[in-house]
Amino acid sequence: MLHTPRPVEIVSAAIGEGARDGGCKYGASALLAAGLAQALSDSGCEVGARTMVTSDPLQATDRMDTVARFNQALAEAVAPLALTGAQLLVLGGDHSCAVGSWSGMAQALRPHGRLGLIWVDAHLDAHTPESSESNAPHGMPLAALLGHGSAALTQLFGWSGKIRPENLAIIGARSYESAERQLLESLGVQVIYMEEVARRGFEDCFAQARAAVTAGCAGWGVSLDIDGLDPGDAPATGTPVAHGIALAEAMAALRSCHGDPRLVGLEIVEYNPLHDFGGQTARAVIALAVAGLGVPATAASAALAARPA
Ligand SMILES: NC(=[NH2+])NCCC[C@H](N)C(=O)O
Repeated sequence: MLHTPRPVEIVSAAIGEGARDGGCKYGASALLAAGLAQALSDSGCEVGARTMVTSDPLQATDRMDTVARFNQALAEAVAPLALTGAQLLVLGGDHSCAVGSWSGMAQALRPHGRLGLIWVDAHLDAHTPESSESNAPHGMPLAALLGHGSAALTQLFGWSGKIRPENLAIIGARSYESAERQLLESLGVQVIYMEEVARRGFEDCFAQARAAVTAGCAGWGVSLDIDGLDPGDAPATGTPVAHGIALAEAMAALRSCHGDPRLVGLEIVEYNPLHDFGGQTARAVIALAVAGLGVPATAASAALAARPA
């Protein structure tokens, strides 16, 4: 049966206050200026309206309040878009934006069931304000989505636990503190550390994670921190960590998601254009977005051929 590709809605999450190096606030605008939307439509997918949510420290009392207000606005923008049945592409922004992205998607799916999430990252991002040594909010989004940490992040839409531990898998971790590892272990979250990825290959790990997180879910998504990739393939990011996932392997895994009707969204974060001399990392991010959401050549030409003349 021929399947009609769903439109892709691009949501720009312009926040950098969650990171030490805030340049990723300009990540989404730089990616759009570098032709991301055009690359998606060239690959055969219908690109819908664009939404932009921007953090505003001038309206906030402090850094955490900036992040909380931003995520509330992002979640409120994402939830209705997810309800339209489009696939969402959220462009960060620092990784604290994941709270708003996935809270919004979880809220939209809630009447139908749970949300599964694959988190690709060099870090675990599972601190609470109490456990964090750096106090950086971009090291806290996973704890918040699991219902731990500041109520301003955990209680969006008046309920907490947007992701259940059994519906979450982290892949590529290689830089973390023991408190966040302990929290994840106590909750039983599956973490596939980078040593295992290096041994087995990313595609294999991704397939395993996908089967686990999507079991019994109404929908699922991928949150991809580009610092999960090898810095040789994606150097322009605030907290790079050596020996990461190869871009080509990440693209192959994302391509395997094509046509999955339960895939609700892809989020790509921590791209910092202020460090992207020559644009190598922008090209890598665009390639990842096209791999995950673009229409593979054969499906695109079949859809074209099936159109009435
Ligand atoms: N999304 C990121 N890049 N997170 C980096 C977090 C680094 C460190 N674990 C911290 O909490 O400060």
